[in-house]
Amino acid sequence: MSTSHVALPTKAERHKLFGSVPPIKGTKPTEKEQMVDLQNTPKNFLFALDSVGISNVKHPVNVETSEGVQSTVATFELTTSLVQDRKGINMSRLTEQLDAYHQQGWTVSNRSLIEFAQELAERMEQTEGQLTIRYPWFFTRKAPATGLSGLMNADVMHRVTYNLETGVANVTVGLVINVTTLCPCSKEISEYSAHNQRGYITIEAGLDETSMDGFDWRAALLDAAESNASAPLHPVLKRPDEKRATEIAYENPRFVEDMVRLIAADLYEMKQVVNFFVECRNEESIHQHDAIASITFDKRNDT
Ligand SMILES: Nc1nc2c(ncn2[C@@H]2O[C@H](COP(=O)(O)OP(=O)(O)OP(=O)(O)O)[C@@H](O)[C@H]2O)c(=O)[nH]1
Repeated sequence: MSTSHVALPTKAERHKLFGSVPPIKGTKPTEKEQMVDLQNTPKNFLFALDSVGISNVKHPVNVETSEGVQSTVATFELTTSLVQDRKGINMSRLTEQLDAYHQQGWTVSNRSLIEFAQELAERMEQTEGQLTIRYPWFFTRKAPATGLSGLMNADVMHRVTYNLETGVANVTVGLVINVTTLCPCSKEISEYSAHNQRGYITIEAGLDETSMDGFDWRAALLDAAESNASAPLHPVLKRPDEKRATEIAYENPRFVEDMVRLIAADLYEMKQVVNFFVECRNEESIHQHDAIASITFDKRNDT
């Protein structure tokens, strides 16, 4: 069989064939110095804004964890407040800063995120720098009977703000983890068995400033979710493990309400946590819909 082909038009000719046209000779400036800086135009723009910036920014990061530094891919939201008399922020500086940190071999921690938020505010000449970062965190999990291990992951979140005027930093951390929940009602009323489902637990916890270092919050939040569930999930289960995991779930039936209240109790007892949000969403195995429950609690209002 012949491998020769009919000669095609050149690439430039092909592009022309499919509608590409050359650039026009424009009248507007092409040098940065001559371009209007619309964002920096001072005028009364009616309102100051809480937040403006960019979201859904995917970026590789190194994260400081108790199992060492982990490489993962994070999704960033980078924003600042905006004063009333400025039209907009210079958004290119957000990704510029992210790249600068990356080039310097930055490792993500609550401390370094506070520095990042402070620099965001400074670069934008605004009062508050804000960032949210989410990424999958991997941790080792052992099977309940054989002890065989594998990697699990939870979606971790840091939300950090830094106010240049007050010098106050706020750090909220969170995670989303899957668990098994077994229905207490089903266990109670059925001659045998009980339906169970995969529960999605979301925890967000505001941290006390003195708890930025030395508190293994990922492990603490993970434990709050899993130790209060009917059973945790496992990457590797042999038969003795499967038997044990099934029985553990039957021994610990939970409604979504139970899950949320029990996790809230654990967070209430963590001295490093100032306020929290907990949600449980069960993908019901006997319905098409999900069951949900949530709580928001601020210990500073708890008198
Ligand atoms: N403020 C604002 N910028 C936008 C919006 N949509 C796109 N842009 C961005 O406008 C940017 C232009 O960046 P700027 O940071 O203002 O550019 P610049 O003024 O040359 O940058 P500096 O030299 O840092 O002052 C591009 O990064 C676009 O992404 C928007 O809705 N608001």
